[in-house]
This record gives sequence, C-alpha cells and structure tokens, in this order.
Amino acid sequence: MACGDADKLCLDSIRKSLIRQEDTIIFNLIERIKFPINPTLYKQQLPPSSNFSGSLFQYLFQETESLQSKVGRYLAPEENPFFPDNLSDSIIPLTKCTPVLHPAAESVNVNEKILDIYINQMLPLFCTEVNDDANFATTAACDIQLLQALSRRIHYGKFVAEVKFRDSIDEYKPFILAQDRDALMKLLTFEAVEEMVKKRVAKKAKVFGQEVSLNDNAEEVKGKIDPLLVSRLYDEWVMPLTKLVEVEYLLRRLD
Ligand SMILES: O=C(O)C(=O)C[C@]1(C(=O)O)C=C[C@@H](O)C=C1
Repeated sequence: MACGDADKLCLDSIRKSLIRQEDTIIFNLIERIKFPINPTLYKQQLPPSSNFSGSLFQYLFQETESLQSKVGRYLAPEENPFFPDNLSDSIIPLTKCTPVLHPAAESVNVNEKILDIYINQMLPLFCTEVNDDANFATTAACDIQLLQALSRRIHYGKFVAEVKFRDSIDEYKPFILAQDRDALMKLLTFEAVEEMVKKRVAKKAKVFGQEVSLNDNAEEVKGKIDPLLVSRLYDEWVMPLTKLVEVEYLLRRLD
C-alpha cells in the first residue's frame, strides 16, 4: 500500500493487489523448492559462544528483520514482523502517511501461526527431497522471502476488512459489538471469489513452472511445481489465515 493511497482504498484495488501478490508467492515457492527441506537449518541450535538461543534459521531471520527494520520496513502497515521483540529503530527519517487502518491493526499478527504451518506442514508438502544439502544460507534466504510474501498477503486481510467495514458499517457493527466471530466470518466470506482464487493460482503455477524451450516440438516436461498443491496452499492456509486476520481486525475495529 503506497503512501497516499488511502483515498483510493476500495475492494477492487485491494483484490488487484492480492492477485499480483500471488505471482510473488508462486515465484518464491518455485525458488524455495529447488532445495531439499534442509531440516538441520530449523533444528540445529547455535553454539553457546554465539550468544544466541535458537536455530540457525531463527538467527538468520531475526538478523534479517532487525537489519530491515533499520530502514523502516515495519513502519509500513502491511509489513508485520515475525520477531517483533527484536527490531531496531529506523535510521532513516519517517515518512508520515495518512493512516488507513484503525490503530488496533498493530495488535493483529498471525506470523507465529504462519511460521509453524510453514515449517511443519508446507515444506514437507512441497519439497520433494527431505534431506540436507547444506545450502543453509541460500535456503534460508528463499524461506525468508517466501514467508514475508505470505505474511504480507495474509495481513492484507486488515485492508480488506477495513474496506468491507466502511462499505457496510450497519451490517458489521452489531456483530462487532456482540464480538460474534462466526457471524463476522460468514459476512466477510465470498465463496465464489475463493473458488476463482484457487483456480487462478493453479493456472499461474502451471504457467510459471513450465520449462521454456526454443524447440517448438519439444516434449512437455513436468512443471517445477504441482499446480494442485498451490491451489491447496491457498485453500487450506492462505485464505483461512487471511480471513482470521480480517475477523481479528474487525473484532477490534470499534475499540
Ligand atoms: O476478496 C475478499 O473479499 C477477501 O476477503 C479475500 C479472500 C482471500 O483471502 O482471497 C478471503 C475471503 C473471501 O471469502 C474471499 C477472498
């Protein structure tokens, strides 16, 4: 969400951004699954001499976030840190934007869930090789890019919820006052849109993952990623977590 876009906030423009973010997620996924799972990256604790308690992956991710926070990454409302206790102050002057979201948006962060699902369910589903190839730093760099893209997409739910709220205040208000999660979930769900998303991401996965050959008669080879798995990723995790963010945001919208 660029600074100054507050006035242009509408469901159409937000959905366009979600569609563009699909490309980023799928390309990053293709990059990550070039590598095996590399389990040591997530399991191996750093030695005590490092003064860091956690895995190699946690170390790389926390340091990356800390560095990026110095140039203001987490001042943008669509960026949510995975390690919020470990950030540094920005070393560049702040750009003041008109806030689009309710201030309670800052307290909505589902990254712990995203990280848990990513390591324990997504990687085993997508990576065909389960061993280590010792390319730990490169693998972690791909993980971080992909996790940040997933997190951005999922937390975009705050903008979706804000627009839906502004468009239908009278419908949302009673359920927010009653703190009725189920009713809010029902109200913000559009099954037909979800079906389109699932079909589109599968199609993109097929296109982006195809082998490009200069020989027009070349045999079609297996794509780099299974389109059905990408559709499943959106169905089981990306859209449900986006909706969870929407509900959590709405529950606080009148605070
Ligand atoms: O487009 C919307 O209305 C959204 O809320 C986003 C989204 C999604 O995650 O893609 C989530 C819930 C809706 O059921 C449809 C799609």
